[in-house]
Amino acid sequence: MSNSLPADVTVSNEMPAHGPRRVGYVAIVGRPNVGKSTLLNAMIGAKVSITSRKAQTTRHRIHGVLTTASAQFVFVDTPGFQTKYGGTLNRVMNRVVTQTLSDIDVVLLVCEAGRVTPADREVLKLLPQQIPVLLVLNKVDLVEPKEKLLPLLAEMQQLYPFAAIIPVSAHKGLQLDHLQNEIAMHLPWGELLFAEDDLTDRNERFIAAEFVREKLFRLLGEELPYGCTVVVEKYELEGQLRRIYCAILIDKDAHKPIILGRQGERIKRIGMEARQDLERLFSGSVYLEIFVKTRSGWADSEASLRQLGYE
Ligand SMILES: Nc1nc2c(ncn2[C@@H]2O[C@H](COP(=O)(O)OP(=O)(O)OP(=O)(O)O)[C@@H](O)[C@H]2O)c(=O)[nH]1
Repeated sequence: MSNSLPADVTVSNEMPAHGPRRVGYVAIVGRPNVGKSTLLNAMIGAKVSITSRKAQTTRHRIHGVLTTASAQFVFVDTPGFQTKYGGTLNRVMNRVVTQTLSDIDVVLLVCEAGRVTPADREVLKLLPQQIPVLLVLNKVDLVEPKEKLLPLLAEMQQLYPFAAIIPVSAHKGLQLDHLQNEIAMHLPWGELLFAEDDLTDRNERFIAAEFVREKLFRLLGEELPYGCTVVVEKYELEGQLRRIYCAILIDKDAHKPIILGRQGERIKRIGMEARQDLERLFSGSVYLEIFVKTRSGWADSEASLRQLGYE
């Protein structure tokens, strides 16, 4: 699958097409629900990270790769900061954020244009001083009139020496070409880190778990039990057919009926919608089976978290 930008978007007009390129790692940070996953998806033009209305849906580091005629952006999508729960899961997640920031070239701090909160200011404290930080004010489509942004821009400039402040709407695709140009300006010249058409460095197995997780979050919303996750137990390729066996892990048996729904209709719908998305992405048939399993206390055990890939 190609991630080429539309023809009217250029990243740098200093260099000829296919000459040396700007190449580097770009971290997307910010508190939950500001639109980090939506922004990543909008920029690379394919669905690799999950989005939902419920905060805290991204738990993994995901590298989405966008290669253009003049740059390669390797995006790192970090988990939102979580202050509500104090368990091991959240400690591990915050550690992942700080580790992620140690080997990247540019940080995008995403905030909501209409609502900068004390939690956003907390994130500022964790930013590495030596790396350029671009402030991305997302959801500008919700701010009317646009003059309302001015006091916020002035305030944010006082709070941190941002390399640039760029208002965007990830949802409507506004100002994303401008954002890409700004990011590219801060990347070093170099050899490509990924092949031209790489969509993500995560394998299909991981994407399958993400898609099931997205449906789970969307269909359960506020009912979603804390500590619930999805793992792929078996993944088989038979010609063009993919056979995928997933487990939804829950903390308590009592949560099972919530996931299954009345006469199993909820889990059926999760499976059907995830399968359709996967078939579209892979352009092939998918057989998807989902089980619900109880794994007591997993969210509070660091060993289990490592086993599930949360580093
Ligand atoms: N109006 C509007 N809504 C947006 C925009 N970008 C994202 N959203 C919505 O904001 C919500 C959260 O978006 P996500 O991309 O899941 O946010 P996130 O920061 O990745 O969230 P976590 O994974 O919890 O850290 C979703 O309902 C999006 O549709 C935007 O530009 N405008």
